[in-house]
Amino acid sequence: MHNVKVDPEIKLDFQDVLIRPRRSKLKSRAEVDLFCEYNFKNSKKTVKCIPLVASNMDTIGTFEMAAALSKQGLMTAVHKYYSVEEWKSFAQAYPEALNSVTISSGTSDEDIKRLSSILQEVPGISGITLDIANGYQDSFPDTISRVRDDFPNHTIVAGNVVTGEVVEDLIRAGADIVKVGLGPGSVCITRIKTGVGYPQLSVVLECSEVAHELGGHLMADGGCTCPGDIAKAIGGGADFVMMGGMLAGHDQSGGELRTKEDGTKVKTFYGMSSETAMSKHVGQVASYRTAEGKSVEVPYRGDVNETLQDILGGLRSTCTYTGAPLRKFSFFLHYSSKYYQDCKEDPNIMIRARLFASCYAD
Ligand SMILES: NC(=O)C1=CN([C@@H]2O[C@H](COP(=O)(O)OP(=O)(O)OC[C@H]3O[C@@H](n4cnc5c(N)ncnc54)[C@H](O)[C@@H]3O)[C@@H](O)[C@H]2O)C=CC1
Ligand SMILES: O=c1[nH]c(=O)c2[nH+]cn([C@@H]3O[C@H](COP(=O)(O)O)[C@@H](O)[C@H]3O)c2[nH]1
Ligand SMILES: [K+]
Repeated sequence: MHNVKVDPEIKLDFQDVLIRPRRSKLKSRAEVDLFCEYNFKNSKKTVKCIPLVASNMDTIGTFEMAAALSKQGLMTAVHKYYSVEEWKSFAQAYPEALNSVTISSGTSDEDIKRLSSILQEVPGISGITLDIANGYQDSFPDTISRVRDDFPNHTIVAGNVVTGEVVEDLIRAGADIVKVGLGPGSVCITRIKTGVGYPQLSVVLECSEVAHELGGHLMADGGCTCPGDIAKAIGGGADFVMMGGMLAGHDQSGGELRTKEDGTKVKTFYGMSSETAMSKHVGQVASYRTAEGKSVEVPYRGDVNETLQDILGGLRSTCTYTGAPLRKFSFFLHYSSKYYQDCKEDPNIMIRARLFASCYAD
């Protein structure tokens, strides 16, 4: 018997809400301190940082990005394609940056072997990001437990998932921070190729509650297109926000730089499940699968430090409008101009939008 259930609750994305302003004692944006302190449940580490994280995509989580971001107090999930030798020279050149990086890994035996050998050679790396496209894989908690046993003092980020019950599984298995997001990314096509996904602000609202109840932390991954989206993710309960596209196209980003015929410069940026990424790292797209990411060209944007100033300036300003430090504002207005406009034009869209909210079969 095929029993379909539809969750009728409306789910929210960043563009469906605005943050409500409130009285503030702050006289200037300069008074706002964006550094936050965290005590991690399983690694027992205490960390003070600005809770923004460069994504572990090979065009974003580069050593160059890590060096630039660490200077400003931000974090980098370094991608999984650097060798032991490359890690050793990075550690020698930027020893202070090791505090603000995690090393990424998948879950295959080969991935874990590589992870272990790098951590053996460069023990100062502060954390590990265990990242798979589908964090619902049955064996994922076991892999996390294994890595936790081997590295009791490293902060472990694990993902991606989008629902509370699995957030709980991953934290109980040994993760400190659960990374959430399925298909919201700027170069994601997972929702198109598979029909699976979950609106990202609702993911954050629902999953942060579960994580925090257990003493764990949450990282919102994907879908932030501007500083305001980051503010909304943090306001919704995310302890950390991971950025891909917002950091693409800079000197510190990977990807090929190209000058177009009209003289403008562009850099390539692609999903880690795109044909480009698979050809680069695996040699080809395996016959049983399809790409779940796309490849784009983004305008070349120079030094990432200017973009960081824009992002951090926006967040400081959020704090002054809401009279609250980072992570302490949480009054959203659900207005969704796009959603209601659509509804006016077509009453059926209202129903379809509700159906979209969440649908599962058993
Ligand atoms: N947040 C999101 O919505 C999504 C994120 N992604 C990102 O893209 C990355 C790559 O995703 P996936 O390619 O789905 O792999 P994955 O990292 O989830 O890997 C799953 C398993 O398949 C293996 N594998 C991957 N590509 C293969 C290939 N071409 N041939 C044979 N085996 C292969 C891997 O070694 C691994 O054991 C993820 O790690 C994630 O960072 C991908 C899709 C969705
Ligand atoms: O469906 C996907 N196919 C892909 O090929 C892919 N590559 C990256 N990612 C995810 O997107 C996040 C970055 O998102 P933004 O660019 O929106 O910041 C990243 O941090 C990932 O979680 C992918 N998702
Ligand atoms: K990722």
